[in-house]
Amino acid sequence: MESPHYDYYPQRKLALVLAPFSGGQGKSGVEKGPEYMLRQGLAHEIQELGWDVTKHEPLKALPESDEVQSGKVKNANLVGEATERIYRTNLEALNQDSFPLTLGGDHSIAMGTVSAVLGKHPDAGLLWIDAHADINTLQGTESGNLHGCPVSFLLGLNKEAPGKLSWVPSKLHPSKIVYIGLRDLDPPEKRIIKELGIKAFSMYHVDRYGINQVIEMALQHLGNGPVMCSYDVDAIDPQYVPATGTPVRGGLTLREALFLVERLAETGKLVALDVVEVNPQLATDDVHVVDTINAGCALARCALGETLL
Ligand SMILES: NC(=[NH2+])NCCC[C@H](N)C(=O)O
Ligand SMILES: [Mn+2]
Ligand SMILES: [Mn+2]
Repeated sequence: MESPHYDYYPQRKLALVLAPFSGGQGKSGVEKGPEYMLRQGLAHEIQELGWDVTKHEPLKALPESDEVQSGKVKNANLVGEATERIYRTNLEALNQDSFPLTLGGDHSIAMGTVSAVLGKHPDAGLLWIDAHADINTLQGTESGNLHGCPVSFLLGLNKEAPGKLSWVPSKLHPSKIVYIGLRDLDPPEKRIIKELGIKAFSMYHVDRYGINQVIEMALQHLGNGPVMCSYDVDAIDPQYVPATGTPVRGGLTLREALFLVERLAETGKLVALDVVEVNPQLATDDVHVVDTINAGCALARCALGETLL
């Protein structure tokens, strides 16, 4: 195993972007994710790994927004405002050669984080690790929750974005995203993935080929350029990560989950990471909180070189 090197961050600067946001779905508590992960000592742990850490809070004083209910989607203006702020903070970090580590918050925030990476690195590949594809369109969404839609916005699948969501640039090409961990897709999502020929490794593929082969195939598909990882903790089996809004049984083991980011770290090509959908309020006991927060923090540490020798 190669010792940790980050091709895009020779100075090892890291922007810790706190995104305590819950407007992309209906369950409160997911906005507490960043706070819990910080209380666990994550910032310090990352410093111990040799990173120079600066904290950013783009969602401070987010105004109560006036929602225009357009079609089925909820909180379009709020999600638009929050994601644009996250976008600006992340792009600024990237322009200062800092690795953006964004702690969610629900997965709608990836409209901001991914757009920033593609603004800086137009050739970047995106690894989306999730039980869900989050590729619902405004037409297709059943729930109206925007955390189920960020990929459709990034790909430009919605002709008219409602309200403040219109800022999202469609810079992602379907050949530049790979999914790992899928097991709960809505029927229209399956159709889109097939039609656009998007590379998707479901839990079936993880069982069939093993996690090692799956990540190799994913990396090969994305090519040799920079890679961003948007990690929804519900990709991991609820046995390890119970405190999340939309848990689905039959997920990654904790080791498989960590292995994915360890391998990404080893490539030296990782440019940004999101850790989203940690909802400490949904735990039924303290052990559930601890397990979930520990898993979220471990993902970040492993992606940042902890387990490389
Ligand atoms: N980021 C997530 N946890 N997304 C879950 C999405 C669930 C469902 N497909 C929906 O659109 O509502
Ligand atoms: Mn999910
Ligand atoms: Mn997700």
